[in-house]
Amino acid sequence: MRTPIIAGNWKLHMNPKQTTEFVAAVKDKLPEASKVEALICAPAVDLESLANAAAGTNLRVGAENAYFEDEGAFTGETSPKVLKEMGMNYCIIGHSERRGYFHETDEEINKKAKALFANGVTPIICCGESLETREANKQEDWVVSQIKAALAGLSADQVSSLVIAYEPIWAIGTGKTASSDQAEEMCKTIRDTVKDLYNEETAENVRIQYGGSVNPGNVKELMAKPDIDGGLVGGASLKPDSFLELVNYQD
Ligand SMILES: O=C(CO)COP(=O)(O)O
Repeated sequence: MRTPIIAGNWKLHMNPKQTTEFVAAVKDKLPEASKVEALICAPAVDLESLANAAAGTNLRVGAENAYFEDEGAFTGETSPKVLKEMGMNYCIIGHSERRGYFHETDEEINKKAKALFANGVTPIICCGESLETREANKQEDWVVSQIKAALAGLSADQVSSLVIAYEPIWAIGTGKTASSDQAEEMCKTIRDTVKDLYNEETAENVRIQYGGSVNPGNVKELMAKPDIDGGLVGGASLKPDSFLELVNYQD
């Protein structure tokens, strides 16, 4: 059985003080980690506060990006080794905003996945098509190619343990959610791709999130789909009440 994973991606929001206050507001109302993993991925400048506030609670913690080298002359980058030292459980890589605004390539995302594994941090690998690609009905080819590139050279055990987030770009921050059927269709395609690349067991183990305007009103319907194991949530993860409604969607 795959444990559902609902993650907030705070993007470039929140400061260390707000981070501490947020965790204080949610920490006693989180689900058991064996029932639903509740995760916050925060900006690098907030991670120390996040780790300190979340210690001893059911909240899992993560970063929004990392570099593929542990150290060196790479001004402005974040070390995966230090993320591990700080207690990070997860790190998002390949978010469409990083691919779009910061020109990250599939090859870099693959290197980042390997660097995170080398340090014992679990990657959340994002994929998803633009509106233009969907309108041309090329979304499956697009996403399958992103997944193949991101997973290149990873072992079946590694892929079993990681998280893939399907986030159609046209549904991010737009209030326009993919229908639960559209989301399920692509998450199933991703699982089938993992099965083709690896084996049935790996495909059954890998957890696949949907992201794009997930909110307390649509989370239940999305989570009811057989191939959707979680949500990667931007805007609706920024307020404690809304985050709690999301992670406690089963209640
Ligand atoms: O990009 C997202 C999460 O990574 C989705 O953002 P929204 O939930 O704000 O649409």
